[in-house]
Amino acid sequence: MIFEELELPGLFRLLPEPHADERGFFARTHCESEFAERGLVGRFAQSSVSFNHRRGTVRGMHFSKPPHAETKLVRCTAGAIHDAVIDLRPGSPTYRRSLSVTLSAANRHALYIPAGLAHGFQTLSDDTEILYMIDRPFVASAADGVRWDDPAFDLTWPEPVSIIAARDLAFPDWTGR
Ligand SMILES: Cc1cn([C@H]2C[C@H](O)[C@@H](COP(=O)(O)OP(=O)(O)O[C@H]3O[C@@H](C)C(=O)[C@@H](O)[C@H]3O)O2)c(=O)[nH]c1=O
Repeated sequence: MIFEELELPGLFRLLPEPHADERGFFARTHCESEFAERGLVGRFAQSSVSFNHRRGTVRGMHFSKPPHAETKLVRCTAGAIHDAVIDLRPGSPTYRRSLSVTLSAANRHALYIPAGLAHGFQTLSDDTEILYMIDRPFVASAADGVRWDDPAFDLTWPEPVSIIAARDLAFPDWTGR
């Protein structure tokens, strides 16, 4: 796997290194020791799939409050997404900055998202599927988020929003929390 550190410290894009032959290819998608060599979390307690019917669907921007803050490895296994994160780590040099990448079944990129970042995405095609690996068990009472259109952040979205959960629309403004 190729690890590319992005502009937010500790955020990595992972690219597969395919071993190709006439049948197709074989490529590693996760390796605990390769993560550990870089000081990254490489053990994941849960894996979950997110299926989305419609293009333009937004989920996010989610994070889990300490002591349940999650590290996530996210990939898109069907269709494509505009995947976005926001740095919510107090004291981080990139505090409040956002960053987005395209993850798709075709490019097979994954995003390693360290604890302390909010995460969300918009689907770029119908019938899109996202696969998560998360380093700790989900704790519903710790789940929190910031709004997709919160003016405290520099988020931009490529498409009109077609579907978004009522809960995601109701997150209060970040400023003043
Ligand atoms: C996230 C999550 C939800 N659930 C349950 C809670 C709820 O009843 C149902 C649907 O949950 P949600 O509406 O929160 O699903 P969703 O909005 O897709 O939540 C996800 O959004 C993206 C952006 C992330 O980054 C993920 O970590 C996760 O927060 O599934 C779990 O059992 N385990 C989990 O890990």
